[in-house]
Amino acid sequence: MHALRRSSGLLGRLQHCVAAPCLTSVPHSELQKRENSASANTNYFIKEALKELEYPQKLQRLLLTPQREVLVELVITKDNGEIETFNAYRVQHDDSRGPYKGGLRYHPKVDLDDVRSLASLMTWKTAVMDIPFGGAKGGISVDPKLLSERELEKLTRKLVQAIKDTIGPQVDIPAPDVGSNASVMAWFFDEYSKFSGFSPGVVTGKPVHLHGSYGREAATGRGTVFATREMLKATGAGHIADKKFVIQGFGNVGSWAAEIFEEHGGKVIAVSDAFGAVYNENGLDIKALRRHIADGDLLSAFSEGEAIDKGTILSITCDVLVPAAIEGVINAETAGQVEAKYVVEAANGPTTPEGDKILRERGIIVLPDIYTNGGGVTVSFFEWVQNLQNFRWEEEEVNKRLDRAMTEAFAQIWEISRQKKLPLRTAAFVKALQSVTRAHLHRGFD
Ligand SMILES: NC(=O)C1=CN([C@@H]2O[C@H](COP(=O)(O)OP(=O)(O)OC[C@H]3O[C@@H](n4cnc5c(N)ncnc54)[C@H](O)[C@@H]3O)[C@@H](O)[C@H]2O)C=CC1
Ligand SMILES: O=C(O)CCC(=O)C(=O)O
Repeated sequence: MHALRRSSGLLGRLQHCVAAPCLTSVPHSELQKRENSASANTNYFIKEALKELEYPQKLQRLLLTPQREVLVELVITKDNGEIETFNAYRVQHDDSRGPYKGGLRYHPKVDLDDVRSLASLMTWKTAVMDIPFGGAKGGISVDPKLLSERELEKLTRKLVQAIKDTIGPQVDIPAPDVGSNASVMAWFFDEYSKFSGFSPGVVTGKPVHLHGSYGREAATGRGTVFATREMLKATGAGHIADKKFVIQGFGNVGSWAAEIFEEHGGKVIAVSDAFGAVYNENGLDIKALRRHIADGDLLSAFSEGEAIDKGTILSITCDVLVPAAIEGVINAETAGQVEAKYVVEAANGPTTPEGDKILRERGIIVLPDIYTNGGGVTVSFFEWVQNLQNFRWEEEEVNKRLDRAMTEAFAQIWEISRQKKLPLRTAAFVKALQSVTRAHLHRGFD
């Protein structure tokens, strides 16, 4: 912000705002009380970075507050003829840098607070990655495993009918997240196109044969590997090739990250999912494990590894621990058990403020979510660009551009971290806050 003030004086537009003192740190006991609120956790991290920037209070409020929250009730007739209702949400956090962008989560625990937190993370992620989007997130409170494919399709089409006036290729562009996938995106695109004409750019993460992009499915995992490579290099720890990895979550992000770590010569010694965990100290054969899961078998039944308690996954000794599942898993209770040198946050919000503090005190370096998993939305941006151009890029081109984006974003975060002596998370938020603030001030408020 000091740079901004010097270069343009745009903050003058906010002169009616009384310059605020730095936000004070939230006391330890408060952190523990708030551990269950995802949005409070996200706001805590943002406020840590705001302390470095000394923005006026009103500007801080603008940056923290979502611009629009949509709550709808979806009703479907199930295959057995019964009626069922579901709560659905779309939170649009900030569009100062471009159309709102962010995934759709289908999970029984989705609620407004969750979606609010995830929408905010998207704003900072798109800014960290320097792609011209804002931040949003959506979700339906549903266990997709309990619905038939036909029911899931109906539910997705109902969601589009309910929110179609608040989304669009130049307004808000959803994508897959936990529990949703390319098929869900295909239904979404089809339903939206019934109202607005052919609109592949309304969602990303579509099937490749239906205006999707090569490389999007693997992009978040691949980006995680590029991010890890840069971090290991910068910290003098060497290469992926001689490192041991443990991964929590073996869905889209976790399984692709595992496969690509393995391709780079890394040893993935343990992985878990919602049902179990498997361990092999010599490294799991990830391609074989993915085939095993694709056949519908349990992770823990993989014969080339030892089934272990999934509750122990975070405490396995390794070089790099990759949470790639859900929020809040590294917290006041578990952070002390982590036996890794690095935590690479492929999931959104896997570490609570209390957990983060404990890792920091123990000298464990954390690569933050708003950078680490930014490969997904980066390739979503590439997909959107291809849709607007009615043109397809080769996978090699997509992956090369992804690599460049991850490398450049890391270099900038690393530089801020070094110059200001900040943890990587705070440095990433500083970079993102500066970029979003600059956009707001240049666009104006009236
Ligand atoms: N799909 C994407 O492109 C992106 C996803 N993310 C984030 O990455 C994380 C994972 O997302 P996806 O892989 O897409 O979801 P997914 O639905 O494909 O997979 C989630 C995985 O986590 C596992 N899981 C759930 N609860 C667990 C628990 N308690 N312990 C261990 N494993 C558990 C599930 O069994 C599954 O293997 C989420 O935080 C998501 O927001 C972030 C950026 C983009
Ligand atoms: O690909 C996208 O647009 C967003 C993916 C997402 O939801 C995320 O990065 O958390």
